[in-house]
Amino acid sequence: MFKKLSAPLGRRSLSISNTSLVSPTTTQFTSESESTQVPVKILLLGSGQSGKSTILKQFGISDAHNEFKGGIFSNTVDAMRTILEMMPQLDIAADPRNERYRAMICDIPATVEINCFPGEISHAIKMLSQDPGVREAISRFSEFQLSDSAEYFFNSIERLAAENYIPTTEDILHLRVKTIGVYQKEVKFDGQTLIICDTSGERCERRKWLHCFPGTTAILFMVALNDYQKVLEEDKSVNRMNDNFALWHATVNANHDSLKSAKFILLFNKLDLFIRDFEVESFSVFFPDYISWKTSTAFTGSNEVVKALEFLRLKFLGQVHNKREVYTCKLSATDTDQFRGKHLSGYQATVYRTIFFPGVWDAVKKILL
Ligand SMILES: Nc1nc2c(ncn2[C@@H]2O[C@H](COP(=O)(O)OP(=O)(O)OP(=O)(O)O)[C@@H](O)[C@H]2O)c(=O)[nH]1
Ligand SMILES: [Mg+2]
Repeated sequence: MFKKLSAPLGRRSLSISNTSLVSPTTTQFTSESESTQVPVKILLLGSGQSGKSTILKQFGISDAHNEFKGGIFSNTVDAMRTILEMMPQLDIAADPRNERYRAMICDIPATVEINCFPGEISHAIKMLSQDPGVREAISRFSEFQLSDSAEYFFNSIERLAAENYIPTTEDILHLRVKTIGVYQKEVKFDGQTLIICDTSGERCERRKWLHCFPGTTAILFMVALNDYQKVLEEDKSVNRMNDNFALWHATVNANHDSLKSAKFILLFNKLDLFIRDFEVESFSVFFPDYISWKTSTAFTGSNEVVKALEFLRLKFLGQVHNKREVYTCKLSATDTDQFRGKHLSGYQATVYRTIFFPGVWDAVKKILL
């Protein structure tokens, strides 16, 4: 998978082609000549929408929250338009009384950046988000490409539409902007300089990852836990969890010189959505061996979700065919407390060469610094 394409680019010459939401003004840049420490370089890898850029935001968001308004409004309108456009294909109709709201949202061109939220648009979204047909379409999210943040923004619509609205940190963490190319950011973390490289997880963009390998201290590999319910945006015939398995296998087993001493942190993300949607029946449709594993394992999880998480963790670790140390942790990247390791009880796993960390913050501190 990681064929050498050309001479690897130096860290300073990486192309930064992201219209990123993370403003460099929030970071404390340190030129290498000023710094006496060797910077720790963290590479964020994983498939599209696994949450890489969300984790990057957790390392520091610009104070200029108003700059995110347009993106948040556009995400909200785009999500509703996507649902409305899909409804005929799903054979679902909206309540005829909401027809004018449906027409209003569908008439907004997808390419338009929305910088203010006119009252009639926010009202239309509010009414539509309560429409039984729209609710049914949302519940069938696995049949089309719906943003994981759609419901969050619909539920916040009145707050978003308020005249004095200023995006909160949580709003910004829910904002979705697809990464293109590689985005690099330097942050100070516990007195140590971290260089964090955010990449695009889209299939056609993954070959650019190779250029980021040199100098990597650790790879933070992200997997969205709810991916077993979805197909790839770029290839509807591929289940996203299967894509994750193949990608993880190729990455962790890559025999690449620059990654020889790199540590791997396998980060299971979107825990909130996994917990929200978890049903043994649908989970075991995708993982038929889950039921037999459950009855034969010595692992005693306190509930079904905990067991399923352990099952997934072991599945991913089973793909590691070298002597690499792999650290795992699970979280919702949109939850700042969880990122910092609060409210999640960690445990030391008994499985060979794995340690479970309660949060990314904790993992970075204990493993890398
Ligand atoms: N509910 C929830 N949403 C999340 C979580 N993590 C990320 N998201 C949302 O998922 C969407 C995709 O996250 P991104 O961080 O853009 O994903 P990415 O891996 O950078 O995707 P690419 O740039 O396309 O490779 C965003 O709308 C995030 O807000 C999570 O733990 N819970
Ligand atoms: Mg991204």
